[in-house]
Amino acid sequence: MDSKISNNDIQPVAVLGAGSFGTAVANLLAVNSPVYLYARKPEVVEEMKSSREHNGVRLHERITPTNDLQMVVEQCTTLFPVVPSSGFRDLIHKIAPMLHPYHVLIHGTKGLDVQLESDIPFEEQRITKKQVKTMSEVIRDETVVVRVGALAGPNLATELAQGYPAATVVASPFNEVIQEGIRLLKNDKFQVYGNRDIIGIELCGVLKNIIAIASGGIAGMGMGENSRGLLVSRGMMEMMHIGKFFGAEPEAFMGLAGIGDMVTTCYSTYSRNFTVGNRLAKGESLQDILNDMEEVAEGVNTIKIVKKLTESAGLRAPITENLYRVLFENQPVNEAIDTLMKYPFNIDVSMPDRISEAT
Ligand SMILES: NC(=O)C1=CN([C@@H]2O[C@H](COP(=O)(O)OP(=O)(O)OC[C@H]3O[C@@H](n4cnc5c(N)ncnc54)[C@H](O)[C@@H]3O)[C@@H](O)[C@H]2O)C=CC1
Ligand SMILES: O=C(CO)COP(=O)(O)O
Repeated sequence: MDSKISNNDIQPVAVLGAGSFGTAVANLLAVNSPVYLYARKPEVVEEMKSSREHNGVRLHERITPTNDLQMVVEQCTTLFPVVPSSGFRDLIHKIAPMLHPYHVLIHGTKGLDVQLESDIPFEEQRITKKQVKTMSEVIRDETVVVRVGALAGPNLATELAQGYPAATVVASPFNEVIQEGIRLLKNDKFQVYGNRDIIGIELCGVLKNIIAIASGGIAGMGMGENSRGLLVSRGMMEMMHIGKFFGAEPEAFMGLAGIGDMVTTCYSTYSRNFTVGNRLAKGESLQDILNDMEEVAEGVNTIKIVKKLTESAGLRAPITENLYRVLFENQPVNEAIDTLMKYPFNIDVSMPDRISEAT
């Protein structure tokens, strides 16, 4: 059994998942509260306890590493699940019997969940929107928790670890969840904005990863900044178009979690998604890149899901479709760019209710 935080302390909070971002979120939370940082592997917990570091990042003294999920869920009312989307439903399913309606869950995962309806391989299936869920929808599916929130914004874990000023968005339909996120996360170097459009904010974080892979590709081909400006603006229209299909409001994409995170991720070599595109453009295979990346690049899986979904829904998503061919059908990056340059639609920006015309 792991040690508990003393009852004399103020109410502890928990981060579930000790990857790069989970660790960064735990360090932010620890400025204001005692924090449990849950890792599933006992040896990782032991290493964190003895070195007081994780993956080269110093752990705040108020962080208690643990792999006792039951204890964490009993001790904390507010939990921050921050695991990759591929493990998210499993984790939530595991804690579901321990959760009560008084819990608050604010996740930081920038990926989608897809539930297949048969054993046919993913590649051969048609998928519909009802099979694709954001992480807040997974929490609502699997648990009795109602007060759900999402954390998204330009939050590269490497830069957070360096203590540079930054900000995030806490999104939830419930004002009390937003206020809880602000109370727990805000400090002198970290600003927190609220947004009621949780689906919109989740989709900003999810979809910008696609554009970040494309941006890494353009940088890797050495095609200059005009082409990147073109990609970022057309990419934003594509994100808004797909977002609208999910029920997101267009305004979400104009804020910190939308354009803010898009700029950060599309221009930073710290971004794993940017790095995937960059290395592909320089001639490496996707398999080789993924084999030697220790951290998750969610965009790779997101492209697969979004391409399938837009195809079956008849939505236009030219950047996603062409990137899919580069990643999974060995199309050279320069051919994808040629195709996009000949794309026939040429409306710049239309009114929000007519966004589909501009993609
Ligand atoms: N790293 C970053 O700069 C940012 C990452 N994110 C998002 O946060 C999520 C997590 O990313 P990272 O922490 O960077 O990933 P990572 O690849 O650094 O680490 C993932 C961690 O999750 C753990 N994990 C996976 N499945 C689990 C499960 N079922 N139960 C418990 N632990 C599990 C792994 O053991 C690993 O420690 C992703 O969706 C990512 O897009 C969001 C903002 C910034
Ligand atoms: O979402 C991020 C920064 O806000 C992190 O992006 P990557 O997952 O591409 O590293």
